[in-house]
Amino acid sequence: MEIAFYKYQGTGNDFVMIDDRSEAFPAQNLKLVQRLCDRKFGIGADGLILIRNRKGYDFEMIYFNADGSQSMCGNGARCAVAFSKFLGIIENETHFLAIDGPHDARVVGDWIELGMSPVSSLSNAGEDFFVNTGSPHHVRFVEDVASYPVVKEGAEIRYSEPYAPKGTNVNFVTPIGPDEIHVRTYERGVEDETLSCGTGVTACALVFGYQNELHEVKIKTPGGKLKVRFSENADGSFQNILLIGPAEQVFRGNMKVEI
Ligand SMILES: N[C@H](CCC[C@H](N)C(=O)O)C(=O)O
Repeated sequence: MEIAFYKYQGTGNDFVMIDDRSEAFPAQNLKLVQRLCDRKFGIGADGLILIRNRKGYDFEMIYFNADGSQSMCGNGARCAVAFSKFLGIIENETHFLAIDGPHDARVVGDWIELGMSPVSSLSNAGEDFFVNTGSPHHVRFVEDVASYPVVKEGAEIRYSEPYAPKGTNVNFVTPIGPDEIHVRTYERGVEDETLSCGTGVTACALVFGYQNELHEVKIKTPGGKLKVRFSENADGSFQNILLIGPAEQVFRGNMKVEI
């Protein structure tokens, strides 16, 4: 079968993207997903995203981590919105479906403003924090995230008993200004540090914002800069959460794949 493959990156989190409105892609073939995401034997990416039709929505995004597991992906959703505009499915506003439910988003120049699912609460996790922003995130504040052993410590937490068997993503944070944080992330399903993690920086921004009575946080990641805006309710929940950042098409090409 010949497929038109696209690659997008959102602050360095990169994705193989397929217009699968024909539903021809064998989504149950996780070996194929893994192969396509393999950085040596395939196209190479942190994840793979299918765009499909869905009644009542402009489109549905189906996200796979590089290991074939599924979850909500914030950077991937921003790229899915940019890809859907490129395909002519949407103009500059959209209402689409992802694994964690419906999302609204807006294209503003090269940036995408993505509405994230509401967050019911922040939890303590020992000395650290845990937040589910559509994907599970452990959040640890550290002295100097730039020199922190992210992969070693991240893997340890990801595979630790409290998170078994599904695991969690792990984010390390150092404040670098009154309303700015530096974040590095170990991502479940990639099993490595990624250059940024959208649901992860959202989790970190909510914790930092809560601690400092902020409603907008700037985030620096190894892959680029993002912004998170949100409102907090009296019961400690969060809503109107926006993940704001760029998304870019970096490659397209056709390839025959055995299915
Ligand atoms: N690895 C995550 C999903 C992708 C999250 C990340 N790429 C993002 O931008 O949110 C998980 O298994 O929960």
